[in-house]
Amino acid sequence: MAAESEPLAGPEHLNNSGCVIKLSPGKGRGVYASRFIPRNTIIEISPVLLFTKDEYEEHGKFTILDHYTFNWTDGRMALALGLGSLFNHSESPNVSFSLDTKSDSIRYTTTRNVLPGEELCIFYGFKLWFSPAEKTETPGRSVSPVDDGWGGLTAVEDDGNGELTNPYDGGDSEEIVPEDQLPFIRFKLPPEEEEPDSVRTVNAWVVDVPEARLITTLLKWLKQAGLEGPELGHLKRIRKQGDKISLLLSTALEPPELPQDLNLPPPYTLAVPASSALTLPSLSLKSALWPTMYTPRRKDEPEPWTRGKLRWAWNAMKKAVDTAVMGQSESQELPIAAYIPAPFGDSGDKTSLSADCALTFAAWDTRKSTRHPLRHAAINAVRKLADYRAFQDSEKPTAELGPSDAVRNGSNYLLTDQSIFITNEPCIMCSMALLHSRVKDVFVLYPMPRTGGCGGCTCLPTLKGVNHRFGILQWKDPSQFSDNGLAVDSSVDA
Ligand SMILES: C[S@@+](CC[C@H](N)C(=O)[O-])C[C@H]1O[C@@H](n2cnc3c(N)ncnc32)[C@H](O)[C@@H]1O
Repeated sequence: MAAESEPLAGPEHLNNSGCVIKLSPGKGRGVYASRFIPRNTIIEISPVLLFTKDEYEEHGKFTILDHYTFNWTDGRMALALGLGSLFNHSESPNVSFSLDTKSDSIRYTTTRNVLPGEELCIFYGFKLWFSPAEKTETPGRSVSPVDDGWGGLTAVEDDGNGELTNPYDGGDSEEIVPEDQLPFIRFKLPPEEEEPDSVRTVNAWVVDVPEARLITTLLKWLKQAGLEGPELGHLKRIRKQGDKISLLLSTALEPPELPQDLNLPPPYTLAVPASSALTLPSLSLKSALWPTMYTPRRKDEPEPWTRGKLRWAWNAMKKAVDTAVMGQSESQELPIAAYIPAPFGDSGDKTSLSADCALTFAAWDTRKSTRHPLRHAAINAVRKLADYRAFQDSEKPTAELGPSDAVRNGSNYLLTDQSIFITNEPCIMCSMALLHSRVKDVFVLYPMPRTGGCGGCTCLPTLKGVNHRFGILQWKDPSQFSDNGLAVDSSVDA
């Protein structure tokens, strides 16, 4: 730490977040905190220089730049200017980063409180091209007094798999894999009952629109405000009742900020159907609450799995296993972890640092180290995602908000359309947390017959009264991920 790092000769480089460059034992130069830096501080925004793939293949990779460049989102290679190229790698990073393709820059943010003299490190990924210096350069999370206690890496990228080979590597990514050859069993939830008193509803914000001519402007605004997410895709946006026109806004806890120049009345909440209608009787029941989409077959048809998607799922489960192993070896925690990958198709094909770091969250169980009964892996992961997005929300100037900024109106803290991979079936508490998070599906490696809330001792998404359902996929052969000593006693609340 501070005592081991040496200042560089010459004038000190000090940015306005208090970062300085010093020599880091065994790593060359590194970025250090010269003063206390609170968690969630943007410590650096580095512009990048972009190289075409050809420039890089023909020239760049034969130079020192090879140590500093990484994949940009569009296939080009990027070199971070400013301090960006000097952050060293750590398995327990205290800094996460996100790529901003609009301004061609990278934003570095602390993931926990950082003490004066600590090195600021990011996580490069699992495939390193150098042999990492000892792990103690950043204080181990088990001994750090400033550990945030949520367990694991705030942002990990979607690349390597350690020594294990993904069985779905290579081949035709589009090839459909037959159901009986999938590595997991998909549990079929019983069909939803659609009686008048069992229509599941969610509370949504609605505004009455005084003049029909405002609708076009409002629909455009919905798009810009990021309120067009999939969450309300099963409902129509506009309801006409006689002369009264109402617009569905969002299911966030807080009402969205409506455009002020339109003189709209204040929004109010209304219970609207939580899913589309599968039958005609259900369509009329649901549409009485709010105009609902009719999807007679689609919902029951299992989604086909391609080889490419299986590759994604296998990598994600491997990441959950790696995280659990790390939690156990670094912090002597129960070997249980959860991983939320970027949704399939968003991750692209990458080899190194990537924009998706901002979209993937891994956490291990921390109830032992924190002596906190609620810090289970699944809840830790859900919380990391929500914290991260809430932070993004508060940091972004209004002028920079775009269609992807659903967070602004508070809906993006959910896991809608995202999957979570968990080494052990989540307990009832965690299953409920996942339900509240609106996760799309839950992949489980080890079932927990006595405590599990996803089919083990009960199955939360099938209970009457819950307002969301998620898919449950149980891995057939946990030993695929090697003999890692993960399985815990099935009485533990995973
Ligand atoms: C992006 S540069 C980081 C800044 C670099 N230390 C310097 O002095 O320019 C990446 C290089 O730093 C070194 N490095 C980064 N993290 C390291 C670690 N944990 N252990 C050893 N070397 C590391 C490796 O040589 C790697 O190729």
